[in-house]
Amino acid sequence: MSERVLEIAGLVRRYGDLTVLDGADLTVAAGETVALLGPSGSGKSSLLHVAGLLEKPTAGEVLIEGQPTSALPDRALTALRRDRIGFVYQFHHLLPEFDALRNVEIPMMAAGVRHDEAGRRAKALLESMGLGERLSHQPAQLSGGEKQRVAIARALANEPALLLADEPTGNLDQDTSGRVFEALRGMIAARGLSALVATHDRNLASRMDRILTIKGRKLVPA
Ligand SMILES: Nc1ncnc2c1ncn2[C@@H]1O[C@H](COP(=O)(O)OP(=O)(O)OP(=O)(O)O)[C@@H](O)[C@H]1O
Repeated sequence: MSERVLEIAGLVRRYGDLTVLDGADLTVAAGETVALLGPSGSGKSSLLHVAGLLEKPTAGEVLIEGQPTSALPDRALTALRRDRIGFVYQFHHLLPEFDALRNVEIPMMAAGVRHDEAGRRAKALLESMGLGERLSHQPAQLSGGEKQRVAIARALANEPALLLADEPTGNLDQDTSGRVFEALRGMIAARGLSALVATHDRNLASRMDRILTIKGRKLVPA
């Protein structure tokens, strides 16, 4: 495995006339956690979407575990995203008709994991997020913090190398936010994952290895 789990080189992202990122560079090493701090509208989500292969950059290259992605066909991008990258959003985006266990099983089954194995792994992940008593609860029956914990378990379902999180606790009150953030950090550390986490919260950001911000459309130390 490459020492550089994520590498972004010369990234440009434009929306029409608006240039959000222009020559942004970033390297995240294996096991390193990086916070992306910055005000609303500075381009954090745009950067995460490009890093997570959800959007194509206007120019520049994104490498995942050393593999350049700009020339990959959509099918290969989808497989890389599914197998190597976990994504946590500000809003949980759980499927409302399924219980917590099923929500975590689904990405594994999409990756071809057998149902019994997916069930075993999903249960273990939810237990390690403190949700052992909530396996058969549907999202509507869970608190905001619990829903976000399920979303974190789901992001880790396929044992990604890289976790990307966009304001993962932005929708929670301060106490819950701190606890969910610590749970997320614990999972990242236990698995030796690399992580890039966007947040408005300097206190949460300070718990990561490194803090970057977007200035002059580039990434710079905060
Ligand atoms: N699909 C799009 N089309 C046009 N403009 C966009 C699009 N996505 C983002 N933008 C613009 O790009 C800029 C950066 O947006 P982005 O969502 O990346 O910022 P952010 O730092 O993540 O903000 P927030 O913290 O509010 O999520 C904003 O001015 C936004 O309006």
